[in-house]
Formats: sequence, C-alpha cells, structure tokens
Amino acid sequence: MISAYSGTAVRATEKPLLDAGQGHALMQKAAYGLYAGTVRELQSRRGSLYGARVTVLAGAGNNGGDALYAAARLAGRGAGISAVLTSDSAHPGALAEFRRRGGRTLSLSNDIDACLRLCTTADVVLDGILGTGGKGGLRGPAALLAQTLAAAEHRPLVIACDLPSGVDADTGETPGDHVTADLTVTFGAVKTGLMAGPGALAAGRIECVDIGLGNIPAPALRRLEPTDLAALLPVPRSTDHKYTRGVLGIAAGSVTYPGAAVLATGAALSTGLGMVRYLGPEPVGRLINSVHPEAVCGTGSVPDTQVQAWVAGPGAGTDEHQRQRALDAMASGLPAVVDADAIAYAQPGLGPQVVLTPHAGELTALLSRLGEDVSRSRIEADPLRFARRAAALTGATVLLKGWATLAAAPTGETFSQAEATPWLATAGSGDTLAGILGALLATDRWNHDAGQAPVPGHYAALAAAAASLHGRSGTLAAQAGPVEPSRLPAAIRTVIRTLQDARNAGVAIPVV
Ligand SMILES: NC(=O)C1=CN([C@@H]2O[C@H](COP(=O)(O)OP(=O)(O)OC[C@H]3O[C@@H](n4cnc5c(N)ncnc54)[C@H](OP(=O)(O)O)[C@@H]3O)[C@@H](O)[C@H]2O)[C@@H](O)CC1
Ligand SMILES: [K+]
Repeated sequence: MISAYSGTAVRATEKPLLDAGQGHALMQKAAYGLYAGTVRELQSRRGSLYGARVTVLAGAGNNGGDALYAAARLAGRGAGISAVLTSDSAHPGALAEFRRRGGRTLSLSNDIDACLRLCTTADVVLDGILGTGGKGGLRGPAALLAQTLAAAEHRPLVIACDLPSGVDADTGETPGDHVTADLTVTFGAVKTGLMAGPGALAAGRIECVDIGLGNIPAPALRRLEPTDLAALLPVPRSTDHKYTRGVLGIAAGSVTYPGAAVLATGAALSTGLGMVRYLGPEPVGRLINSVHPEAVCGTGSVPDTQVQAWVAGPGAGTDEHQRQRALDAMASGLPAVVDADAIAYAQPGLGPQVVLTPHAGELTALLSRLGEDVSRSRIEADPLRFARRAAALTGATVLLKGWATLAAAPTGETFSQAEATPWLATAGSGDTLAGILGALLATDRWNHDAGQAPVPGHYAALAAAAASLHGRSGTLAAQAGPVEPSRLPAAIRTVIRTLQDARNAGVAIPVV
C-alpha cells in the first residue's frame, strides 16, 4: 500500500527536525535520493551517465537546493552540469557546491533565450523550481520555461525534485503553468498532489526516498499495490457452493442499450462469483443468455430477488422498471454499484455500501441536484475535494473515474488508482468496471460474515480494487491493440490468475 500525505502534513513533521538543526542532513539525504534516482533512470535509458548533459532548474528555496546538490554529485560521475536560476537567489550552500563541481549557471531574468536552449538541448532536466513551499502556478519566465519544455521537439527526460513545480502538494491542483515530469523523486513521503487530479498526470512515475522523517499522522490518500489487490480478490473455499460464493443481481441494460448488461455480466463472471441474476427486459435477458448461458435472467423486482449485492444503472436509459430497481437496490441495505443513469437517483442518507461511480460530468450533475453548483472543469481541477464532498453529502462511497480514479468513503478514507490506459476511454468500459465491482461486492467476506461491521473505508478499498483490476486488465488487453470492452473479460481472468498464482507461490507479484 502506498500512503500519501499532504505537503502541509509533511512540512509539519519536518518542522521539529529543522528546529533541531537537522535541515542540512535532511537535504543531503533528499539530494542523494534524487541523484540515485537520476542515475538509475539514465543508466536504463542510455546505458551510461558519462557525458550526459544535465540542466537544473533551481528556484530560491530548499527544493532548488536539493536539485543543485544532486547535480553536483552527478558531475562526479562524468555528467556535464548547468543550472538555470529561476529566482534572484538560490540556496547558498548548494549553489557553492554546484559551482565547485564545475557547474555553470545562467539567470533566467538575464538571458531567457539561452536558458530555454539549455533546457531543450539537455539530456535530463532536474526540476527544482518549487517544492512544498510553492504557492500558485509558475509565474513569468518560469512559466515560459515549463511551456517550452512541454512543447520541445526533442523533449529531455524531466525528473521532478519532490514534486513537479506548479503542482499543489496538498490537492494535485495546477492553478497555472507547471512542469510535467517523467519521474518524480519525492522525499520523506509521497505527497497527496502526486496521486490526485492534474498533479497525478504531471508526476509521471513516482519514487519515494526515505529521509528519516519518522511517522506522519494519518495518510490523506492511499493506493493499492498488487499484493493489496491480490488480498482483496475472491478465492472460493473448498466448502463453498454457488450461493455461498456470492450472487450478484444486475439490473442494467434496456431495449435501447442492451449491450451494457452483457458487458457488466461478462465482467462480473470473469471476476469470479457464484451466480449472476439478471433483471431487465426479456429481449435483453435473451441476449445475455446467448453470450453467457449461466446467467439466470428474469423480469422480477429487487425485493423479490435474493442476492448479496447489486449493480444498477449501466445502459438503463429511461426504462421505468430499471429506475425502480435502482431505487430498490439503493434502499435494500445490500452493497450496490450505482452507475450511469442510476446515479441521478442518488439522494442523501445512503450508506457506504452503496458505491456511486460517476465520471466528472455525472458528478457535476449529481452535486448540482444536491444544491452545489460546480462546473465540470472545477471538478477535473480538484477531483479529490469533490469526490469527498459527494461522499459526505450522500453518505455513499464515491468512485470518481478519471486518469487517477478516486474512491472516497463518506468517512473520508480515500484511495487513488492510476493503472488505467487511455485505451480504456471507450463506450462500454464503465459497464465493465461496474461488473467487476459488483462481483467484488457480492463475494466480499464481510457480506458473508454476519454480525461483523466492515471497517470504515472498506467499500472504498473494494472500489479501488475494482478500478485497479479494470485498469490492469485494460492495459493488458491494449497490448493486442485498441481495447474493445468485450475483450476485457479474458484479460480480467489473466490478471486475476497472475496475481493469485504469485500470492500462492509467495513470490513478488509482478506489476501487470
Ligand atoms: N524542509 C525540509 O526539512 C526539507 C525540505 N526539502 C526540500 O525543500 C522543499 C521545500 O522547500 P522550501 O520550503 O524552501 O520551499 P520551495 O518550494 O523550495 O520554495 C519556496 C520559495 O519559492 C517562492 N515561491 C513560492 N511560490 C512561488 C511561485 N508560484 N513562483 C515563484 N516563486 C514562488 C517562495 O517565495 P515566497 O512566496 O516565500 O516569497 C520561496 O522563496 C521540499 O519540497 C523539498 O524539496 C528537502 O531538502 C528535505 C528537507
Ligand atoms: K520541483
């Protein structure tokens, strides 16, 4: 599990250490981590460091200090080092060491063209303009620098020091121009802003360097890793039969949109469960059975159907019966995935076992109905805040889909998963995610262990697991070309088998 903390929390944890005079030692550890991360990246990309051109973008604060010290170490390995000073001042000790190692410096305010050239002709750019002390986006010439880097024809490798400059460490917002990195080497703890919103996209791959900060209070955000995912996947016990494994009710699809029901059913069956009971129009049931003969299809009502969890909404359109089933599923007290058209029926007072699965547009409409007018672009700029807000207002768990998909519990626990491939942005992809999550809810052991209340955030963890499984399956399927959602079930089974085989063998779980 990766835990992320707000920049504010990390700074508060650092404060006593700084007051005790350990600032220099902490900076040396951070700089060494950045140096080592850069060496690894360069060696894997070009085989050697010798002769690599490294340009540091150094701001006035400690972030620039880290990057200058790291570059000074790189000079010791044969790299040619230069720095663009983006402010009138720079960390004095780090600048002196940088120059002592032969680094040359240019001032951004003196010769902007030469500085831009230094960036676009580098092999590696170390971004040390702003760290956790940054406020607002990049300004003036530093903003131009970031734009030039983003548009460069031969883009150098960009490694962010602690976080890409211009990203808000607490929220992932990018209020103005910002650096986009290939790799972010972050210090002490992963910052929340690297795993949420535009910051997650700007961060690239994340490496965290331990600099001995000790414990930071409760994480703001968590991310499931393969071992966590494997532990949440359903494994049948030898005493199980189809009913004890878990039965999922699916009230999805309509005569207008029958395919959504087929996709949700296929994904649920591939995730592994005892049975799918489908409720919906007869022609849709017949279509499902032509692909999945094992699904039990009917036209009945939710209260008359015995299941452990529900999926409601995908492809339901304006079908009145499906609307009633979605309302009944939400009121049933059972875990329920409420997707697509059914999200419109969500009201305050739901429990955490109800998982709403909006994208940003659907969340805009939901929040507006709940009395909060906020634009889609505002939600996309700060998804963490609005996923949590929707969870607090409805009492439900909210899975907000996006580049980094967020799962927020009404009690505040939040997960971020970023395994998805852009190839998954296709019609039918959401129906598949709903089916996967439905299967995880139907087979969830808390469901079957009567009398035990799930821990807070439990349904958010399951929603995150579904998002991770969906993303990994999409990435695997994309290896064979553009992803059709109907191809995802085969990939889901492969990902699950890989995770379970590795867990059973007690070996490190490969990242699919
Ligand atoms: N603390 C520690 O123990 C350790 C910290 N470490 C490292 O330090 C980093 C935090 O360092 P930091 O506090 O010096 O802040 P940092 O982000 O470098 O710069 C602040 C400066 O930028 C300025 N400024 C602000 N916004 C601006 C803008 N939009 N555009 C332009 N300028 C702007 C601001 O000016 P002001 O607003 O105050 O006038 C101030 O001068 C942290 O991320 C990590 O890398 C590690 O070494 C490990 C030990
Ligand atoms: K930075």
